[in-house]
Amino acid sequence: MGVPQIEMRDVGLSYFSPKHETEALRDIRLEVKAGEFISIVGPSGCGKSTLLSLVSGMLKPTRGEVLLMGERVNGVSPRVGYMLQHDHLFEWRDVLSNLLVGAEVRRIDKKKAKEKALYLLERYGLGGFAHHSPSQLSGGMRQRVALVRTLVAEPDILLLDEPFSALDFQTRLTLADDVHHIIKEQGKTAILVTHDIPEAITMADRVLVMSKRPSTFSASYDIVFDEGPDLTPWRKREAGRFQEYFNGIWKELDAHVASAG
Ligand SMILES: Nc1ncnc2c1ncn2[C@@H]1O[C@H](COP(=O)(O)OP(=O)(O)OP(=O)(O)O)[C@@H](O)[C@H]1O
Repeated sequence: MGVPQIEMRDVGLSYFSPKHETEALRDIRLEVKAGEFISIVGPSGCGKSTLLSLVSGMLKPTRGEVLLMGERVNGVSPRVGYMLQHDHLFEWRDVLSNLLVGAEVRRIDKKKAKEKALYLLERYGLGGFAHHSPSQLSGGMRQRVALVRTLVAEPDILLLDEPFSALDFQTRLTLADDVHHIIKEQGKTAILVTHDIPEAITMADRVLVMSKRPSTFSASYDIVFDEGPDLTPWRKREAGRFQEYFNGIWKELDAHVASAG
């Protein structure tokens, strides 16, 4: 087996204040292969976003180490891109110019970035919107633009921190299909954090459940459907084993929430 794209070796993270230590994560062990899509679910406040910050290099582990492609993470990594709950598009810039912000900041070749941005807009059904302002787009379109903006920077790894949670249910379902398609087609490695168990199951190749704080992984589910690997997230909701996965993950999560109460 090759080197994992993401590896966490016995990672722990504590937040310190003058009087307090909050131990968020303990003994986190994780290996994610290139091109794999994993989802993480867990009780509120267990440390899911913290874990993503460790992978991106925004936080340094208190214990253990985080590696990307076998190299120890040491500061914010350009190999990692984020997709968040809010799109953070600049309203005073048009869509195309929003997509080039990263290139400007990182001083990437602007012409190349523009070509890539226009290609991705076209490829993912946004070709006619390059010169629209974000306020002219629907919530789902804005999130697709946000994903394209991340892709322009050509990261290997995408971290999705509840990217659908501000949207209405129908938009969520459609966007989940779109985002899944884009990430798989682009061959990116992805970690999705969500509170939505069906979303976790239908987007990912593997679902990891976290315990309450100090949090660690308490269960892992490989998601395989008899209907084949090419089902869209939407179709997976109707697939034979969906309910079985749902029940298992729900029970596991419920045990943590009950023991927290
Ligand atoms: N900067 C910080 N300083 C101190 N404590 C923090 C800080 N950031 C997070 N925490 C604490 O660490 C724990 C984990 O927070 P985190 O945001 O990673 O959890 P989460 O699982 O993503 O939460 P949610 O499910 O609510 O989105 C929480 O108890 C939180 O209060």
